[in-house]
Amino acid sequence: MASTALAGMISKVDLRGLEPGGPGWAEARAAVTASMEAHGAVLVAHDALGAELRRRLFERAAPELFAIPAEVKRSLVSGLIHGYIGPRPEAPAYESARVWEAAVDGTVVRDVAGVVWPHGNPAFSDTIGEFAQNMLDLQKTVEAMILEGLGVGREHIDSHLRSLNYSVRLSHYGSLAEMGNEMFMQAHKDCTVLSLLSQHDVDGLELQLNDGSWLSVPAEPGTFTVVAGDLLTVVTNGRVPANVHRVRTPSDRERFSVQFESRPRYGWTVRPAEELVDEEHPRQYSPCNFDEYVDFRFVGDGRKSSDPLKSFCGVVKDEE
Ligand SMILES: O=C(O)CCC(=O)C(=O)O
Ligand SMILES: [Fe+2]
Repeated sequence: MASTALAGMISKVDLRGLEPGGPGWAEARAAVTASMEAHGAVLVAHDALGAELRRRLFERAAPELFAIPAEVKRSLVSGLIHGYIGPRPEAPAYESARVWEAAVDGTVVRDVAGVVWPHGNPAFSDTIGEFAQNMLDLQKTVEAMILEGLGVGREHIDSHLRSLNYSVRLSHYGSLAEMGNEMFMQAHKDCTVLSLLSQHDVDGLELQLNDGSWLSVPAEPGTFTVVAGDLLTVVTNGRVPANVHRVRTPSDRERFSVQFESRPRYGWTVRPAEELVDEEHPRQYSPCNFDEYVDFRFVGDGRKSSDPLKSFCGVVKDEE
């Protein structure tokens, strides 16, 4: 197992060819868990997005999706393709679409393109389906590694994995001239459990480390950035912080990225794993209903809070 520390702080761990419990697994698990506990992020090397699939995803599927007429994109608010975010005054050339969702039972929906293209688009559906299937395996591996590394038992890891939904999110940013400002996306935490992110060609992703400094992640094929979202903080009883990250690039070229995200299933209530609550680690979060939290954070009073997760379900709320 190869594990190196980028900028002396965040680990990059090679997960290629590793099997649970096999050679190198324990070492990789320790490196992944330590980086997640310290920074809420780790970089992993993996072949889930090989050169040929990568080309199909970023040079065909993503440009085709963002090239559809604006009114069709705006209508993509429900169904298999949904969650479209269009240009806004603060990000005039940014678009993002969640293009697939399902797989609680590991199945992949392949007919996503029928929603957008009247006659379908088999190449698009196959590309998204293949990517999702590969990423599902990697995502489950990383998530199990983190929980196992923290001491959560197999039974609870399995029930946690069964409680998740997964989705693919494609994002497109115009050039610096079109965006108008090199801060393409402001610093934020994701509301996911875990996001695995890959940048195409143009760098820009920056992760905040636990000393407050920013680490710029190179856009390297074969490397995924694993970022903890708010809900992993709940599951781990605060042991894994949600990573703060942003996108900043002075590039004069358009930029594409893809994220494979895990979130609790609709209506699901997430609670800290029992193994992570004891005398030394008192309970930090009350049970958190995901949908209610998302409403609170993005539409409700949580918008005014510097720590919406804590305001919503923190056991101690008075330190803000
Ligand atoms: O495009 C990227 O590299 C990161 C995007 C991101 O952080 C997000 O969409 O939440
Ligand atoms: Fe993000």
